[in-house]
Amino acid sequence: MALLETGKYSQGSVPGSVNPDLANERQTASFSVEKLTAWLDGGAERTRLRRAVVDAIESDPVFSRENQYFQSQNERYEAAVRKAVHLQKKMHEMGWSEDGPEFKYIYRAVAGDVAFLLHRIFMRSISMLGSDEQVAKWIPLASQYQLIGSYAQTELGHGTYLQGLETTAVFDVTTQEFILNTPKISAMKWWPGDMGRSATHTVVFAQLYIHGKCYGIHPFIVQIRSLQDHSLCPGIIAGDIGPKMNFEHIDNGYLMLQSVRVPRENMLNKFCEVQPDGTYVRRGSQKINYFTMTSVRISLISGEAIPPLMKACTIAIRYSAVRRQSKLKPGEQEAKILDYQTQQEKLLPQLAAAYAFHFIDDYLQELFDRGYREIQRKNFDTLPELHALSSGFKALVTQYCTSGVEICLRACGGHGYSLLSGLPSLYTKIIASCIYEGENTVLLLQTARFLIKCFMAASTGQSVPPSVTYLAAAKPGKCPAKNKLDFLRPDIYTEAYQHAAVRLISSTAAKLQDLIQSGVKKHDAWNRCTVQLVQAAKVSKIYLLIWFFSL
Ligand SMILES: CCCCCCCCCCCCC/C=C/C(=O)SCCNC(=O)CCNC(=O)[C@H](O)C(C)(C)COP(=O)(O)OP(=O)(O)OC[C@H]1O[C@@H](n2cnc3c(N)ncnc32)[C@H](O)[C@@H]1OP(=O)(O)O
Ligand SMILES: Cc1cc2nc3c(=O)[nH]c(=O)nc-3n(C[C@H](O)[C@H](O)[C@H](O)COP(=O)(O)OP(=O)(O)OC[C@H]3O[C@@H](n4cnc5c(N)ncnc54)[C@H](O)[C@@H]3O)c2cc1C
Repeated sequence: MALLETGKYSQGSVPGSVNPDLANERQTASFSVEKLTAWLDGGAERTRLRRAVVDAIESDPVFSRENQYFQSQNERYEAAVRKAVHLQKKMHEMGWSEDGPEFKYIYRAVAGDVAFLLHRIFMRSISMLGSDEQVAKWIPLASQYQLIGSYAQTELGHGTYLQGLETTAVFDVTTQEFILNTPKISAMKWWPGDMGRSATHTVVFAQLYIHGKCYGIHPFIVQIRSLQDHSLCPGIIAGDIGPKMNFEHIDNGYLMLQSVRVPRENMLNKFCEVQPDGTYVRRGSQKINYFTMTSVRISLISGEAIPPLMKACTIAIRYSAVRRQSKLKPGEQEAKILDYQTQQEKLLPQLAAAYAFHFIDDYLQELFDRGYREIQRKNFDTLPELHALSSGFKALVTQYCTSGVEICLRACGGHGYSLLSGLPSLYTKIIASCIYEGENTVLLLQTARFLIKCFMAASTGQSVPPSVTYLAAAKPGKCPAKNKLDFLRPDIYTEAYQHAAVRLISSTAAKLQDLIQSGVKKHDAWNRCTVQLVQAAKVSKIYLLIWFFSL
């Protein structure tokens, strides 16, 4: 994550030589860049590994991005497929693995260029929701790219409201099959990545029906293209949804199913099963079929949100060290724009946020891994908290990083608006992370729902999950800060944010209760509080971020 590693841009000197202004900034740094880099990477050995991985990828001509801004969508896609195939060979040659420490660096180096991103989410769905037999059958095929997977949940008519999904899967007890259908145009799967041209299989989320009764959303593995000639299977209509703001290298597609039959064994059945006689068995939480999303919401923070902010900060701060514009002091040469207070006010908070998010990311992943181990032992107690944390932080981090990248772009003036600066594509890519894997407002409301429940529990002395024990803490007293400099003290600003979080949650809970007690229907009262609820959810996550950063 070394934000200040060498750069080559030169204003006013021989192209390619080290820019004197940049060299000067580095020489006057008040800290050791090498030591900070090692600390951020988790040790000197990890820095060595990261640099080795990045060098191996960046020096490989197949991964060159030289012409990417001059390619058509089709050329971007075909280049992405070539890179994805080459990456598998390179990983094999280099002895790299998707489970190794190097994968995070590989992902960050190539995620914006290679196809089959959703293939990994297809695999993750099977690993998390599939039985041991299903994992044993499908994961080896997927790992060897003997099939290409996708994740087909969103429909033309519904992305957020999963209970409203209209694709159906009816169990046929006589043939021991599920019959999948797209009953109407609004039920057409729309957006799934890799669906447009690449995927041979997909996990389809459909309403399960047995003997006329609906059991809700369940995941089904469906083959959509032939493994012989890649033609569409019978009953399958699929294609590309067309041009997008970014992700031109990914073939987001559409899918319609017309009486497509799959064997009973194709419903992912680790936690929910349909027995041969049609008996439905659920082992665990009603929402366990949403677990892939919970997992990806955590993964995408480190994979898709923080790196673009890091890159944008590096580009904009480096540019601000070498761009000279206007005179700060009459009679002197034009000033580095980094010397303007306004430029520092724009960029330095984004840099600070990149560091703060970097540290919270490890904490979230550790929380998730611990919760996942419990769920594998069929203990679902941590699921609600995991859902609330993953939703809240996915929303907060993607939203902040998107705004941060946009600020960095604008801080570079006209050159920031050039595709060749790298900033516009960082922005048009990261903004999607506020929408996919759960649109941010909706996720913040999920977090708020959990916070209100915990606040009410804490108010009656009941125990609450670890991440919200601050709600049960003694009511915050008068802020101990005596003057504005006190707010630079971690203990004081942490307490101030805790105070803000508790105040917002308690006042929103009170407003909700007053409305209901005044006779307003519960759903109306909730809707009338949603703006405040979103604020409360955001501030609660900012408090946790600051608390963790101050440790
Ligand atoms: C290493 C490589 C891996 C990948 C690395 C990076 C990733 C790369 C990403 C780049 C590509 C992008 C790909 C994008 C893919 C997608 O976008 S997939 C589709 C994503 N879609 C969504 O996220 C849908 C959002 N909507 C929902 O999740 C739900 O509809 C809802 C909003 C949560 C509402 O659900 P609903 O069933 O209506 O529940 P409610 O009535 O609101 O609540 C009932 C209770 O259920 C609890 N709950 C809800 N969701 C979960 C969950 N996920 N886990 C656990 N519990 C959940 C909720 O809290 C309620 O609980 P109670 O309050 O106790 O009743
Ligand atoms: C780049 C990209 C890749 C994607 N890849 C995939 C994929 O691989 N597989 C897949 O299945 N899907 C994928 N998606 C789809 C994505 O998951 C959905 O777009 C997302 O879940 C939002 O749903 P929607 O588009 O229907 O928007 P809507 O849900 O219609 O949201 C529109 C607006 O309504 C508001 N809204 C909705 N419900 C509520 C509520 N209850 N309270 C308050 N406000 C509300 C939202 O806040 C938002 O402002 C992808 C999307 C993008 C952009």
